[in-house]
Amino acid sequence: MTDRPPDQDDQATSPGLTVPVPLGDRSYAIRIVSGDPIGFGPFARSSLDASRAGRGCRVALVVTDANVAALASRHAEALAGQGIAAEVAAVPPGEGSKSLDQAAVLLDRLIAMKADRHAAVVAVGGGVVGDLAGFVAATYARGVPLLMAPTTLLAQVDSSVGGKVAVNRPAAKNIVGAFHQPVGVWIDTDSLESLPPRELRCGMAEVVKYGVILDASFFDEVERTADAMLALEPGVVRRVVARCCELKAEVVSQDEREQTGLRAVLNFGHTIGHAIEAVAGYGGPFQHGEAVSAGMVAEARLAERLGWIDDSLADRLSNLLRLLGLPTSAPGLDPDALLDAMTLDKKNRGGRIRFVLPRRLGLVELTDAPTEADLRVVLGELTSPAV
Ligand SMILES: NC(=O)c1ccc[n+]([C@@H]2O[C@H](COP(=O)([O-])OP(=O)(O)OC[C@H]3O[C@@H](n4cnc5c(N)ncnc54)[C@H](O)[C@@H]3O)[C@@H](O)[C@H]2O)c1
Ligand SMILES: O=C(O)C(=O)C[C@@H](O)[C@H](O)[C@H](O)COP(=O)(O)O
Ligand SMILES: [Zn+2]
Repeated sequence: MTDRPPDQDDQATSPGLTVPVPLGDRSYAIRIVSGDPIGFGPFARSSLDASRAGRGCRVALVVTDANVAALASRHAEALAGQGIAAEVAAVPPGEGSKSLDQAAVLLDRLIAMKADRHAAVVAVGGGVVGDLAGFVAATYARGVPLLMAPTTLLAQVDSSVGGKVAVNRPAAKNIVGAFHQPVGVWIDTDSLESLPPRELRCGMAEVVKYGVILDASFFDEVERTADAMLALEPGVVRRVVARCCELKAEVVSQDEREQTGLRAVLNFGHTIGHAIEAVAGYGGPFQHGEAVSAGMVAEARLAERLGWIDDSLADRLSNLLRLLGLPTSAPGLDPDALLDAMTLDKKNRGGRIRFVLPRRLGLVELTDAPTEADLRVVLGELTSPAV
């Protein structure tokens, strides 16, 4: 799916890799480079021109957060070089900004700019900025073009791709949102150099997820290259980012709106993970990647209780996550509150909570088979005080 196999990327000649996301008239490219600060401008222009609404775009709102604002200003300059007048809006960093209040601030900014339907919203930041800016792009004037320039590992391997955009409500994660595909995704892995180590580890949780749900040999590779990833070896990072994007693009192109059950595989670890985030509080002790890490282990244990897998898979998963410095439990959280939060999961059907559980490494299935008793045992283990 890439223009070159990810392990043979042609940094010397025509730097970087391109992963296509085939979606008919909403198709777009994910461009993965390492250290190409001026490439964003031409990429933005050509991505906008390739989309019906973005053609001839002259105005943009660059959404970012205070930690990446300097980088976002460079993106605004690159847009100016393409004849696109860009204003920068920085929201406070953190999950708390994925709110209707922050969305309203950004929507009002677009109104103040007298932005029309061909104005672009450009997200420069992590998943919080991408989901929030995407929600604004999906709703302003019923939809304007969106460009993603993800700057965290998590956003580069997952949230910038696929068009899920949303804000949170206190009781439920991502409960107000839309499907709104970007017109292009620009990934410069050099932006990860300033990322705090904790945030890098959060991204690794979603990387590990791809191995469990879709690709056992990729899981092996992540085990082998964990240290190189944490050390940000550029070739390894580009290859891992490209493989994750390829896997996600393949799923999204077949089930864009999570209607057939296929896209739901990307939600492994998230039924419990999202409950952890809501119960612990957004911007609290669990970042999204950390909640997903603990959620994946708990959901693998749930599959074990159903007799779908033996304990070797959950043990191997848990060892890898620990090696990556990620949590595998959520001590002290209230199991009843977690159970209650799960009743609001978007995968639920007919009042039953549904989970994505492993059948084996590389294969998962959407199911409502776990009983409340199964779930209570697993939640008990998840929340029991650390020994
Ligand atoms: N839409 C999707 O498909 C999807 C997929 C996965 C996750 N998500 C969402 O993504 C969010 C989590 O994203 P995240 O982990 O990127 O968190 P984040 O956006 O909060 O970023 C983490 C922290 O890193 C900082 N940061 C970002 N880039 C930086 C850089 N280059 N250098 C230094 N600091 C930088 C941010 O300011 C923030 O403090 C959650 O809300 C989650 O629900 C969405
Ligand atoms: O893109 C998807 O589909 C995913 O499920 C990716 C997840 O990593 C991501 O956290 C997503 O935002 C969860 O979506 P939700 O529908 O469960 O809110
Ligand atoms: Zn996620």
